[in-house]
Amino acid sequence: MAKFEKLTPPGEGERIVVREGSLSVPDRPIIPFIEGDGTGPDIWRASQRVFDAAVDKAYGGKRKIVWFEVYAGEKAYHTFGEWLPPDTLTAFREYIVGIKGPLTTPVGGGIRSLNVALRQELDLYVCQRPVRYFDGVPSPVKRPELVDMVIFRENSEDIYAGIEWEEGTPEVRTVIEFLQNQMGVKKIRFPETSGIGIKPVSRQGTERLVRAAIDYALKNGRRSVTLVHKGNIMKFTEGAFKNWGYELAEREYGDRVFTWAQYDRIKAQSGVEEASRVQAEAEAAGKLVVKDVIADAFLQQILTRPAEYDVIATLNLNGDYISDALAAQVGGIGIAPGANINYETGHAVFEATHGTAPKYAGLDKVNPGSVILSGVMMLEYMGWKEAAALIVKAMEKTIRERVVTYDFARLMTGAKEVKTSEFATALIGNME
Ligand SMILES: NC(=O)C1=CN([C@@H]2O[C@H](COP(=O)(O)OP(=O)(O)OC[C@H]3O[C@@H](n4cnc5c(N)ncnc54)[C@H](OP(=O)(O)O)[C@@H]3O)[C@@H](O)[C@H]2O)C=CC1
Ligand SMILES: O=C(O)CCC(=O)C(=O)O
Ligand SMILES: [Mg+2]
Repeated sequence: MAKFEKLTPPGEGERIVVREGSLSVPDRPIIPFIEGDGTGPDIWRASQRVFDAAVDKAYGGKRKIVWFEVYAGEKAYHTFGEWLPPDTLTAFREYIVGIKGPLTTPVGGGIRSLNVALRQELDLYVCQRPVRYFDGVPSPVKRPELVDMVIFRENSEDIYAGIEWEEGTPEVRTVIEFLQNQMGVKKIRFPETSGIGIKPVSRQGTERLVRAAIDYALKNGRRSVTLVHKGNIMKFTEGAFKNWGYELAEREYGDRVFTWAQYDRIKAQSGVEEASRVQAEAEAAGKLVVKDVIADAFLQQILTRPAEYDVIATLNLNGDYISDALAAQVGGIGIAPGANINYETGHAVFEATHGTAPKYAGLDKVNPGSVILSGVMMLEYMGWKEAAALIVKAMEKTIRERVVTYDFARLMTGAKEVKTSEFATALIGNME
């Protein structure tokens, strides 16, 4: 039993454990949650009611989540004088599966991202964000239903690791001098007034991410995995990500995949027609296609040809941008769920793609859909598929009935705008 410094875990319930690589989930699992900053409390209150109602309805009282509140962000700071108390990490480690609301990160100074810190501390190396269209949701594109992608974003390294030094400090001067004097770097345009950031991208980090994406694609009968990178410019980080991804796919998955690296080799040896023939044959045989695209081209093609993309494997920063861009295509960040997962240990913390939306804090206004659908991912991860399906069906029905929060209502005709809490009530009423 883990030692908590200031928190007391619930007196009832049991731990989820990992046995022989699989989760073993008791009927009354203890699940730690962080309410979140800004709109987090409004959203969490609504979401928790939906999760409890779905579990109760699906299992007739036989199963129940025992919630354990843990703290991070402003509530943690005001309660314990710490932004990320050690007890919070202990709880997520101990109970394996957890869920969180958004946490504030100040821009240009102040604390480093608590979200990133949680992912790094718990080594949750996959940020998995499915993007699908719900019928009736207002969208800025003509065919939003063509978007059906699952983003696998590397979650532990890249420029997002936050290794950087501020302009004018002795540290940045040391780094710049090292780069200029030891490494022969001549390209820093304004060395006297530069801040410097470092972008670590490793073979190990890439391989575990791409492996998770391919495993997911094979298990779920998806057509392709696309490695999205900016490898033409950043050759040894983003370019290496692409090369390592292809190498891993061919080495570990052999005959089950066909890669564009293979295509290029066949083309060089036997011509484009032969390469196209082999690819067509591989696709007809149901092999998973592993391909790649440069990130800027990808961002225009998801608007012009979204049906060509399926599972996406990408680096941390690209994945951040891509998540919001794709969420917008299917109606916005109000229904964009996600999960941070370590597929090797089983640890997972589920969270929405959006942030704290601070201007709406305390107004009971924003869409709780992203956290609710993150909870759906959590229930599926736990194997509680019936409860998950109840929520998804209720979400589909409620949106079809045009009962929606402000974000959708402002773009729909004939919608009934409801508050965060009322949307949850409508969902619960539509569970059948
Ligand atoms: N994982 C996390 O905890 C994350 C935390 N953050 C943090 O959140 C803070 C605010 O970030 P910001 O860049 O403003 O991004 P946000 O995602 O918080 O908000 C941007 C805009 O998105 C819309 N939006 C966000 N959430 C919802 C929702 N639930 N329902 C409907 N619309 C929503 C609103 O649009 P509109 O104005 O059009 O109504 C809002 O103004 C920052 O401190 C940032 O670091 C950001 C992302 C992730
Ligand atoms: O940590 C943050 O404040 C922002 C994180 C973010 O935007 C994301 O993970 O999508
Ligand atoms: Mg983001």
